[in-house]
Amino acid sequence: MTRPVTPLLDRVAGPADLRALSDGDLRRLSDELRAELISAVSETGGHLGSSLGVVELSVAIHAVFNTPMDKLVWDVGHQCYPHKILTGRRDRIRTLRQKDGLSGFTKRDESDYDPFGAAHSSTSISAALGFTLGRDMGMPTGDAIAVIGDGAISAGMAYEALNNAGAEGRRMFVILNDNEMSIAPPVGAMSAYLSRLYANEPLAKMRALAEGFEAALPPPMREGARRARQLVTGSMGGQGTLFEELGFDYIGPIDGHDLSQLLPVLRAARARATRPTLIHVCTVKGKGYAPAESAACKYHGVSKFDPATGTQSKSGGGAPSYTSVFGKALTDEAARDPRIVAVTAAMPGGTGVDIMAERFPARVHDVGIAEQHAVTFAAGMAASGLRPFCAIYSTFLQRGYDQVVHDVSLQGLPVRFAIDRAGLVGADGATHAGAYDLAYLCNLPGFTVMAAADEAELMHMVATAAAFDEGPIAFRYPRGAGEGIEMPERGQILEIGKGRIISEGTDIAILSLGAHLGECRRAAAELEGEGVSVTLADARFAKPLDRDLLQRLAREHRALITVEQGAQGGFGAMVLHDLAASGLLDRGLAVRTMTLPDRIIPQASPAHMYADAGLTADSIAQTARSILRPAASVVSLSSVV
Ligand SMILES: Cc1ncc(C[n+]2csc(CCOP(=O)(O)OP(=O)(O)O)c2C)c(N)n1
Ligand SMILES: CC(=O)[C@@H](O)[C@H](O)COP(=O)(O)O
Ligand SMILES: [Mg+2]
Repeated sequence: MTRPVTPLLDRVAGPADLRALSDGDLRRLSDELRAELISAVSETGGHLGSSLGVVELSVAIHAVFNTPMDKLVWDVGHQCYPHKILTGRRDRIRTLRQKDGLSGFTKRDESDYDPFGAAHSSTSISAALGFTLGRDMGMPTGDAIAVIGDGAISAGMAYEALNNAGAEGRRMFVILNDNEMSIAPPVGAMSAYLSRLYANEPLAKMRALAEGFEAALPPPMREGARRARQLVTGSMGGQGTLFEELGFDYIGPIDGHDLSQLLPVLRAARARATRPTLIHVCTVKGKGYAPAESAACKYHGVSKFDPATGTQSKSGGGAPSYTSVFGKALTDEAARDPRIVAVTAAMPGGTGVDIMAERFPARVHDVGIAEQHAVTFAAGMAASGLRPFCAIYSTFLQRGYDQVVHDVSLQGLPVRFAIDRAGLVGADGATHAGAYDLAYLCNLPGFTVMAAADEAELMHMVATAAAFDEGPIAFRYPRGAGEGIEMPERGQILEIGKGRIISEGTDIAILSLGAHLGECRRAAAELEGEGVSVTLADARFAKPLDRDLLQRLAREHRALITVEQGAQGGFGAMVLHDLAASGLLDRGLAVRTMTLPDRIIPQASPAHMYADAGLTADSIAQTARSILRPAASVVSLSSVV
């Protein structure tokens, strides 16, 4: 793979080197940085579009502010690749999102230039305000700069932070990176508002002029000038911006790719700001790379690609993704039942509800990055008699957990949760792991929790959820392709709380929940080859448990192993509670619950991550051996005394 020629970038070991360059060199450096970014991500895949959009912004921030003493907090952090290249990690940028490589998001333990980790959106202003308070109380920290996108600022948490920062009145910077894109085109009133701000160019120019004049005044006169400017812009129909009403100074909108605007504005803001200051920067997602700029998705998330053409490498062997199976099954159910509606939090494509939207656009609602609202919005729909499917990745549903408890579970409302990306997800790493939904849902009274073992099971679960009105119901399934099995024309409605026997044995029972059934099949085959007779069962339901099945497995076998793609405290815990309560542990039944371990599993391929987690066919078989032939699998005592 040819590498770009980057004479200026080669001289930048860190931001201090940036600050020694002329503005003209900084412009040339930005071009080199963009070329390096395209080259690197063409080899690794990742979040190219958003990173391309902040090349100049990254150069300008590090050139003007005294990072790492000044704390630069990227929101989501998926756009941090130029920042990582500029802050001493260029040599590792081609390890991005790989096992033992650089994280695809900012990470505190990766660099002093990453003062705060990210990946879940809309946290940057809160964190930056925290650093600001630390500075004001004498902690060794300089200014705080939050860079937040127009998508991320649609989340409630961002307003909580703006509200507090505006009231605190402490000097801090919020750079709003407005590229008029989320993952999909942005939605919501805020997005429309920002576009109006951007469109109101003459007013913006007049405001910028007035601000320049104000800034030149001695501090005591500035407040008066600011009020006068607000009166003037107000009389021209340009009320103070929302941000000014919240106590921020507002600067912008400015062109986020033009260093001749960015540098002086950031320098002036840094020199003069006395209050929270929001700088509205307009950028283009995918900027400077034609295949990205022209793509509808702006190359938000790409696999490896040919930099000459932008053509991405295909992944997967042809089996349909769980996401597409869900989207199609939901659309078919929606065609049969007009009460079915869908809600997504800014991820119509990622969740597959865009498939339904093609056919029933009025029944699919994208609420922006607003999982808390999405859940309670769906609860309201359910209370009205509709049948809402709330489609949210496992990890992002964490953001709406209190709404799940308070608005859905306690009221017993029949919201259907389609939980995609359950289990380990690969390159996005620990922040995106769908590790906890079994634990955080199975403890909720009245919740029904299912897990699909394959894509046919997923179809059955969609049909089951569509018909189920007895309370909240969730079904989970993993990222990526299914097993490539034959799928039914339509999913069958499952009997609630009933699992299924896959194969009968007599020695040991493996009770699988969800998509690890394939690994369990391979473990059972390995054990059968050693003369161990295995019963393999698919629980289908983590709640309510199939008590008849549990009792039968417990009575007819010497040992029971549960397997799930989730952290401790989920399915296995529920099984243990039940076995203990029914006295089935009193007769010496050996039980092992195989879950994700109680530690963070860093990014790698899902297969590597499950191996790291000890959740492979071999480890399942080894667990069985350790129960059935303890002597054979443990060093004998005589050899150690
Ligand atoms: C809480 C949460 N929900 C959803 C996501 C998935 N997500 C990642 S980036 C993104 C869009 C961000 O848009 P914006 O802030 O405008 O950044 P841009 O990609 O445009 O640079 C979304 C929805 C997330 N990271 N966190
Ligand atoms: C940055 C972010 O949070 C999303 O873009 C996420 O990476 C999407 O995950 P999938 O690639 O699994 O849809
Ligand atoms: Mg955006």
